Amino acid sequence: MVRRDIGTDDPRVRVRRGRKGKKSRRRSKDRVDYSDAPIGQVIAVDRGRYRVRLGEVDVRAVKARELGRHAIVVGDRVRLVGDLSGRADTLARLVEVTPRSTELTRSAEDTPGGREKPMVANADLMVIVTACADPPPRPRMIDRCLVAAYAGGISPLLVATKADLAPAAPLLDQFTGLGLPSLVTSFDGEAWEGLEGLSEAVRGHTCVLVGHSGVGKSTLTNALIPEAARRTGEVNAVTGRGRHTSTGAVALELPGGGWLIDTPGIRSFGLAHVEIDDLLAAFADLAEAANQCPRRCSHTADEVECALDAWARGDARREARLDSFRRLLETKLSAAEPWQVGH
Ligand SMILES: Nc1nc2c(ncn2[C@@H]2O[C@H](COP(=O)(O)OP(=O)(O)OP(=O)(O)O)[C@@H](O)[C@H]2O)c(=O)[nH]1
Ligand SMILES: [Zn+2]
Repeated sequence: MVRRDIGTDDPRVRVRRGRKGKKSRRRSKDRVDYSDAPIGQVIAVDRGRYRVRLGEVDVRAVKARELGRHAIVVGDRVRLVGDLSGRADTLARLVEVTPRSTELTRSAEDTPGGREKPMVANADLMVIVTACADPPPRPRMIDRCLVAAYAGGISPLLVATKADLAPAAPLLDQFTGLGLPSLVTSFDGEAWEGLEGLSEAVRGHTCVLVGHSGVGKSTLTNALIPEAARRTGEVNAVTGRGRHTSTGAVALELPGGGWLIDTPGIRSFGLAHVEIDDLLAAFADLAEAANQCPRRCSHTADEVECALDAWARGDARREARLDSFRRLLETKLSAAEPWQVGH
């Protein structure tokens, strides 16, 4: 384990004090080079404290002042300096956030202040959990998650739980046009069905788990990660509070490798920043056909010259796909984003 001395008298960490009345800008030659600092993954965030998995240890860290207001979220890969032992009462410094491969934002409605904020970084699989019954499925919410996933370059996986209560087909049929991978599970209190398939599907991935209250997310999490069951109810080592009092995301390690990022208290993802082209890009066949569209075509159903209509006409599979794409497009266009008003 590399240990670095970053006591306050270490010349590398000195921050020049700004001159009074003048905004001082640090010259690049004064900037500290952190490219040798080891990279860990943020697994929990709470009130300015970060828990970072670094090799085999969990390190607690605070954000270096030079990062300013840069948001650091669960899943971020970050460079650390300072005491990296992970021992109790030690605190490392988080000095750099590496570029994110993907990013999910919390919707404005879920954020105090009404602005979308990044919430999960670097997830590659979105596990959308929905019950076949009790509570009834909410397809519009699933659509909203799908927009966030497709536009963000994250593969979606639909998991239909509680198949013992109602058949999954009526729910899954609504998504066939998208070619959305899906799995069906049920748990009668003792025995599982479909758990093995799910466990394989998530292995090795950085998964973000979403779904509204009561659909069975905790039940699935506890089955996939037996350790999580024991941890629930325990006091959070980062925050000193119960896990369920926090609405922040938390990453739990999957036994076969990979991470399951739970997003308690998050109702949906923000779509304000989503670009139509990013959504379209997730549908390679449609994106290609759309090259024939007039400039600035919105691709919606009321767009008379949209080339997608000609592409789909007379082909049931293509028509289903176009309908599904347009449903997601409408989801994006109609998403209530209060802060956008006036833009
Ligand atoms: N019949 C049936 N009940 C299930 C199944 N999976 C979970 N449940 C029950 O559904 C209820 C809700 O499950 P949870 O796992 O707590 O749901 P959750 O999504 O974590 O809910 P929140 O914590 O509120 O977000 C519990 O009583 C579970 O025992 C299932 O496959 N079949
Ligand atoms: Zn078009």
